[in-house]
Amino acid sequence: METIIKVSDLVKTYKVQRGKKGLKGAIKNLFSREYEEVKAVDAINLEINKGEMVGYIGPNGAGKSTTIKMLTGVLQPTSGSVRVNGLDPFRDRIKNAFNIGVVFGQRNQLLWDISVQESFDLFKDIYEIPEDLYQRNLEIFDEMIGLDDIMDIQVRKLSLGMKMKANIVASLLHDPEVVFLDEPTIGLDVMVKHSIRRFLKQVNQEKNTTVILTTHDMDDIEELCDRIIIIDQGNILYDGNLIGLKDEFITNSRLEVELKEAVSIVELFNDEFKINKRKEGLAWEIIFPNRYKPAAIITKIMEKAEVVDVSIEEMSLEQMIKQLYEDKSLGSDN
Ligand SMILES: Nc1ncnc2c1ncn2[C@@H]1O[C@H](COP(=O)(O)OP(=O)(O)OP(=O)(O)O)[C@@H](O)[C@H]1O
Repeated sequence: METIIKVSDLVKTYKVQRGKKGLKGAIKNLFSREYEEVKAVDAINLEINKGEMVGYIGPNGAGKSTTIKMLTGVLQPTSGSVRVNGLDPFRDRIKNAFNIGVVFGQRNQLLWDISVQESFDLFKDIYEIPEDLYQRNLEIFDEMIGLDDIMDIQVRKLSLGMKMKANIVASLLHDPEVVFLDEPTIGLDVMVKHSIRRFLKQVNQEKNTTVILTTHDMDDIEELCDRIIIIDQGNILYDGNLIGLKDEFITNSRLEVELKEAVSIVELFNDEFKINKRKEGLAWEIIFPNRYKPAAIITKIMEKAEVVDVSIEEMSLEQMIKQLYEDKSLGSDN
């Protein structure tokens, strides 16, 4: 299979100014500036094949946008390397732009005051799309999702769903190898979500376009993505298919114990157990295969520490991902 995106040890660190508060602080800030580093993407590795449809998901602030910005050449990596279709997206920004399509969330990329048709024509000029390819693509996309209702309308007058449709179609007119979509169905009603998903699937299948999408909508993932990559705090927590994720987590249970004193329980368990530290060792999260009995686990812990509280939960996919988003439970130890 042909690799289209290769990311190696990719890091992005932002320097954020740490301001002192209050009037005194404000005066001090004038003279000395203290900077703090935020590692938004922390040495990630990825390989994506041509034609894959990948969901890139994670909680707010996980590092999704930062990754996408490096893949699209908007941001320069702090270290590591990115190749998209053989190009360095930042250094070869212009060339790269011809290979990719981008739809960033609800940010409209079409001009407000002209019609969709005129906007598309503009894209045709910018991307130097040959007339026959342009016409053919308009026909194909019209067949797939219907363009009649938007073509003559001024962009500012489009509904949210129509605007999303217009932006996605615009991003695909030059037959990009890869398209990056940030929350392509956010805020849309069920019917429109459905038609956008069906459209993306068709484009992916018929044109073999690689699709990378970020979303908070689990239905986008279930319906569209062969592969999901979960990122949190700049690290990849999971990279695989949905079935694998379900297998891994639905066959597992989750237990949380609170201890009277901070004691490590890690060494009590073998590596089938995922043990995550909470509250500096006063609480622990234990993710374990269902064949183990929670009572036996708790008994084991009680031999070492005084347990003050216990909660047990079987996780569904939805809960698991929610959990992952809420308290960064998986694979992190803080
Ligand atoms: N321009 C910036 N300057 C400083 N810090 C930034 C900047 N952009 C992002 N960050 C920080 O980097 C981290 C990752 O942010 P990023 O926007 O990539 O996350 P995200 O997963 O896209 O989140 P969301 O789902 O909210 O869009 C966060 O801690 C964020 O505060």
